[in-house]
Amino acid sequence: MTDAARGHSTATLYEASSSAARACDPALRAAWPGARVAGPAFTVQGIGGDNLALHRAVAAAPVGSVLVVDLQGAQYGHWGEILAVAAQQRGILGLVVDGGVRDAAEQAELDFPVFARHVTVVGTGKEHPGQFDVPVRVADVVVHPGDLVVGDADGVVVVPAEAVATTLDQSDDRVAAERRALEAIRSGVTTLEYYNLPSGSGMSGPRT
Ligand SMILES: O=C([O-])CC(=O)C(=O)O
Ligand SMILES: [Mg+2]
Repeated sequence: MTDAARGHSTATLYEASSSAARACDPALRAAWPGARVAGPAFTVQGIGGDNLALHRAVAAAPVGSVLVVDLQGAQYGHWGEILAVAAQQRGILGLVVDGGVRDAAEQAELDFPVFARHVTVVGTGKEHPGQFDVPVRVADVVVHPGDLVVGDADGVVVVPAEAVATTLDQSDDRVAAERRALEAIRSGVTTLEYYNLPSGSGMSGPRT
């Protein structure tokens, strides 16, 4: 499947998007090193400490979507290996959850990308059905159904659906510009020279 963010990193998308992209609170991290996800959000509003909404969401979300779940940052293991296998079975690309998960090592082994506020073993109730396809607030960012959600080693970035095409083109341009900068830096140009930055108080410059 092609990468919905054209392979761009969260940092590139955020920097290139001229403020359309939103950065989640950095407390929301990859649950295992190397996790990356990019795809349209399937939003889930649940209640912290209960994961029935997640079991239902795995059965309901469209193929190629990313589950984006508000569980109010609750410190429970709302999601683990069983749900990850079930999600892969349904073609769901990954999970972004403002709450806790467990089975981090097993999900790394499965290559199922998970971004969460906590990793914790504590189990949950299974009573509250939750709501789907509604705007949710996840780690300080309001996510609407269909927004582009991207997670990688630097965190999670959300690009509103209407800004995705422009942001991806801007990101292509930024990567090209950074490639030119890296070429110059590798040939010995300093970053101060390349970006035309002031070299400071004169302490390191020639004395007159
Ligand atoms: O308790 C649950 O439903 C979550 C869980 O452990 C798993 O998905 O492995
Ligand atoms: Mg389990």
